[in-house]
Amino acid sequence: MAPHPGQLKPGIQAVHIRGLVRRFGTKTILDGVELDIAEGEFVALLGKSGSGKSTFLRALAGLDREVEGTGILGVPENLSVVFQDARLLPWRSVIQNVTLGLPGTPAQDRGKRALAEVGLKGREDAWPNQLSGGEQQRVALARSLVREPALLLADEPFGALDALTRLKMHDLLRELCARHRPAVLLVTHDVDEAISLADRVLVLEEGRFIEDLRIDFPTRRDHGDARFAQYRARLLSRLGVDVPGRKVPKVLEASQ
Ligand SMILES: Nc1ncnc2c1ncn2[C@@H]1O[C@H](COP(=O)(O)OP(=O)(O)OP(=O)(O)O)[C@@H](O)[C@H]1O
Repeated sequence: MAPHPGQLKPGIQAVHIRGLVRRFGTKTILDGVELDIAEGEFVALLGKSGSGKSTFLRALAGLDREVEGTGILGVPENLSVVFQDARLLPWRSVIQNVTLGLPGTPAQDRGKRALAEVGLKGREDAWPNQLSGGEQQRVALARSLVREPALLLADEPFGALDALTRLKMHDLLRELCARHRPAVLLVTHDVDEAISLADRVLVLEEGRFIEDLRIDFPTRRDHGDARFAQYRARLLSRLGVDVPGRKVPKVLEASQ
């Protein structure tokens, strides 16, 4: 019997989706999407602007009540969502933002530990407007992870950050995921970000995944390494465009 929402094969799957459809008026944005994500697996989702990435993430997050059919067969109830903007409550302190809705006194300890993990030890009593954009995103990550989610959904979480801060956030997210092992679905425009972080990279086009690429590195993921360049070339060609502002290296121009 097919599993129902919230009923997942233990120890195997975090996400189980078959035939997910979403239409807006006469436009079909998701056209029978299929996806499995294993527990602890990190999946990145690329696609042109308007291809439906956020629509897909919102459907998984349970933020879209109008998703048609029974496509979402299994998604853990214990999931967290991180958006491009940190969405902190400005009238609550950093620790209050992190622990909001968590019961009891241990919440304070858990919140403090989570803040220490994201490098914000000592900033518990600061107000959100006293933090930089990168620091606010760290708080958003702490707020998500303190709930020990089985699934972390992230919609361009680093899209508004400068390049250097973004690289630091990649290291942080990699470290946090290695420690907490949530399944992750990361929506991004950044091909290098996807290759740097994910176990698999999907490309969404015309309502379906046209690519499901397993990223496999024997050692560190070095942006300059030949394997990284091969993954980048493949994904850029599946996207059908060069990512704005990014120059395709000569070696790839030859191979495309
Ligand atoms: N509530 C809505 N009503 C009508 N159309 C919508 C709605 N939400 C999204 N759309 C349309 O669905 C399509 C997919 O939007 P979505 O935001 O999922 O794309 P995306 O891939 O995340 O884009 P981007 O990369 O630019 O953020 C777009 O054409 C958008 O205009």
